[in-house]
Amino acid sequence: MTQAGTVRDAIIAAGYPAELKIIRTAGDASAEPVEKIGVGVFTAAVRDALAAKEVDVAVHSYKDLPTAPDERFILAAVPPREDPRDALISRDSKVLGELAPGSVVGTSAPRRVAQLRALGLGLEIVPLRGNIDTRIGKVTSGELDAVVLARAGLARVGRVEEIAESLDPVQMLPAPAQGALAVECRAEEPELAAILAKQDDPDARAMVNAERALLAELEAGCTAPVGALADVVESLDDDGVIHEELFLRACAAALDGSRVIRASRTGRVDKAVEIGQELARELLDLGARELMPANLASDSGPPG
Ligand SMILES: NCc1[nH]cc(CCC(=O)O)c1CC(=O)O
Repeated sequence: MTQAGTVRDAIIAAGYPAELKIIRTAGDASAEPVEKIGVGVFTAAVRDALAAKEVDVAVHSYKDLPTAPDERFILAAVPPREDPRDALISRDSKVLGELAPGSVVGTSAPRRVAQLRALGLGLEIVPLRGNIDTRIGKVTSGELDAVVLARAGLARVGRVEEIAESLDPVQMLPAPAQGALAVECRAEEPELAAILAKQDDPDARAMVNAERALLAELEAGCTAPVGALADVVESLDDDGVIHEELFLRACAAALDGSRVIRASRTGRVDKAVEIGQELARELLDLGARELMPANLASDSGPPG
């Protein structure tokens, strides 16, 4: 609701009327693991409402969108991205390295589970779903020693001061497109798309394009143990001229944390998709396919 509100506010600021319409999704209604509910748990109902003209604009957390393109819609804007890192919220604000072996940490994303286990801290990882209040509440109540969740969600609702540690991507690579929004409208409404395009951040779009191209090339979905993070950085070329470059890091992990395959690649910002695809092939060459359980690696077909 908060993130859709920021898009509504920007439309109003651009001189057009706008109001929020809340669409309840399968992901909101169920506490089951996301990989059990199926593809598009947080986005399908919103897209259906857009296609049915119940709404004119859809705002998604970009990482929740299936990688397959949907011809019914235009991705009109990727607004400036929030900090994409994962965050630790813990009792007594302990940082990850201060958690004693056996500490109980809640998180459901296989990507987070795998990377936490790979740290070898002896943490006990337990499944956790629900909105921010539900998840943080389990730390406050003492049921869990800590939870790991996206920093972006906390930033949007003004709760970053509760974070004990924003996890370094060296330890915990975020999900592809974490912290980014996707603003869609119907394909047959290019005038509306042009208005929404004022909210687009080309760097954020390039980062997300690279990360999502990697995910698609791995044929993995948002529930696969895959992390990816792109950044647009300044670099000096041989003639001493500063130019922008896209730097993409990624990992594929075994769910039990026994292995994490990491690789990175740098290239031109306008080659974001190619960089993502190439890095995916490198991960596959390094053995990524074997690491990913078949039922988690698929973005199509029935959830398993
Ligand atoms: N899977 C649900 C989901 N989708 C987007 C976010 C966080 C906000 C974002 O990435 O923009 C979350 C919750 C979480 O991962 O803690």
